Amino acid sequence: MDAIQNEVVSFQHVSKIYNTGTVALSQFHFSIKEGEFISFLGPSGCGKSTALRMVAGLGEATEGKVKVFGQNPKEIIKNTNDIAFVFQDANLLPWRTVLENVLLPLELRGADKKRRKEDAIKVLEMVGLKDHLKSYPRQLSGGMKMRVSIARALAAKPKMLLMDEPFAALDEITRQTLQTELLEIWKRENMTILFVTHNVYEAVYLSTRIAVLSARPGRLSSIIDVDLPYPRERTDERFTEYVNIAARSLEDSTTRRELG
Ligand SMILES: Nc1ncnc2c1ncn2[C@@H]1O[C@H](COP(=O)(O)OP(=O)(O)OP(=O)(O)O)[C@@H](O)[C@H]1O
Repeated sequence: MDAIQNEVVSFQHVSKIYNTGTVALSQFHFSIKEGEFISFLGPSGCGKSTALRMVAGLGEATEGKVKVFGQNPKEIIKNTNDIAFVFQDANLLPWRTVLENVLLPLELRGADKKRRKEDAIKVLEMVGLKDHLKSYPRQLSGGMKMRVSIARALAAKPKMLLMDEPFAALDEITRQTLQTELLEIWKRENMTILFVTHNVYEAVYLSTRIAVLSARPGRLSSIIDVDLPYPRERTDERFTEYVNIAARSLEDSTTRRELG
């Protein structure tokens, strides 16, 4: 057994070269423990999504290994509900109501009918949408659609949530509200979250640790332990200090690539 106790994800010297020849990740080595909120922070195109997708069993490493709960991610996805994915686009089915969208993954898993409706309503309550069960996606704002997408991911009670820039398309106020709500859910549900962003404020507000990736090929450039209590205060002096540290790390990771 090479798995460290309560290690949820491990990237073991992972490289990824797409068949176009693009080196998206190079010797990426990093692990995530149960209950952490990890952000991958890096410039556009540095391989953040590539790394996240591998955790969801989407795409193989060219070199090295990705393990989730000590196993091949594809096996975990196939056999359990332990991992759920939230994308930047809410990806809702327009012909299904809010409730029906959230029910979809539960139907596909074949859960008991009465139970799955109860579970879906519970998560929709959790994201503040219990008055919109019968609405259609076209009747919702961008923030509400993202809440549905988060509820759909939570419905199957995953142990780990993978989020690829989920708030990038939202206005600043909605983004901040959803960040706060996400943290409440993370705490309450005892989940592990892996979050991709290129926004330093978002990374500092949310994360227990930030993994900064350098520009292509994506390498682990630095790790920032954000030692601030939750809920975090965006105007706090120490918050600003961490934002500066993260911004500097991001800048360094880009400069290093230019020099190299
Ligand atoms: N399926 C693919 N085939 C070929 N190249 C790809 C594929 N997917 C991603 N890439 C390339 O790999 C590199 C890393 O992409 P990736 O989407 O992982 O980066 P990212 O850091 O998430 O970027 P962004 O912040 O812009 O979303 C990019 O140069 C991208 O063009």
